[in-house]
Amino acid sequence: MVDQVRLFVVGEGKAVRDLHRTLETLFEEDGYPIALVELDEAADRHEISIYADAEDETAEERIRSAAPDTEINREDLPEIDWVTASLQGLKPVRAGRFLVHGHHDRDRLQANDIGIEIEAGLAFGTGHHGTTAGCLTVIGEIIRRENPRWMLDLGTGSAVLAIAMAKLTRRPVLATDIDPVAVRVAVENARLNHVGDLVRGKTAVGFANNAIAAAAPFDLIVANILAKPLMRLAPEMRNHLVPGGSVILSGILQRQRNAVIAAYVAQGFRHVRTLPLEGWVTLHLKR
Ligand SMILES: C[S@@+](CC[C@H](N)C(=O)[O-])C[C@H]1O[C@@H](n2cnc3c(N)ncnc32)[C@H](O)[C@@H]1O
Repeated sequence: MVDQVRLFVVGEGKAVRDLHRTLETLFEEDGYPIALVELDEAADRHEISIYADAEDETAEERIRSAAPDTEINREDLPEIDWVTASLQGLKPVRAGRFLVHGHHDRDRLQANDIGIEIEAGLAFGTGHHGTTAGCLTVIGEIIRRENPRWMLDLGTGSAVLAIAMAKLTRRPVLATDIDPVAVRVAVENARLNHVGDLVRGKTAVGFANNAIAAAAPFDLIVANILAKPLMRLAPEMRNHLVPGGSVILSGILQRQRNAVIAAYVAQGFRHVRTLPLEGWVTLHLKR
């Protein structure tokens, strides 16, 4: 049975990167995975793949509307595990001092790198997404300046950000996710990265778990979810943060930036920095 199709196009240079951003926006509501893979570094040639539901008859048309002169290829993917399929063989990602890599790239670590080993799996967060890379970069900067003691990674996915915070500070990090499968993966990844004693996983929707109330207030909260839930969570972010504490927010499109900042300013936050990456922004705000 075919339940998913890979629709893919090939392009070069700025044009293909712009098209990738356009398609991410176009398919944002569908939640389809979209991968940008380098085919030829010298020629700056990339392939964009969209993993769409097989019964979605509009997906190809929508790609055509964004790229009328580009050949669209189609591959049926019977019963495929898309996460594994789309991420296998991807290169390690560098963000600040962190190098997020798979098992096979352990030997790429250099002297000053902080390695985070994550295999493609059931939870989001291999570092290949601009939001994860943005959070990792800002985490490095804040931890250097602010020396946080109590930290929360809300929407932890693979635990990539919780592992980064634990490795840099050697202090406890609470890692929560709405998805119990992600929490299981998060705990396992923390153990593989030798911070299993520091990273505690809990299933929670937003702040709704007693473990969060018990660990609060935090000095640093990182939340890479989406703009709308982040705006809804602004009052609780404030209530769970020490005065002078920091939040790092991502999963926000460039055009949603001002609305998210406004929601947090209304709760007494101050905007410190915006880091744009691949059409997404990562925000640093302080209470
Ligand atoms: C974009 S992924 C981020 C994963 C990882 N933190 C990273 O930066 O790569 C968002 C994660 O947040 C979780 N999530 C979404 N809404 C949430 C909510 N309201 N409360 C807790 N977790 C949530 C999702 O299940 C998913 O694992």
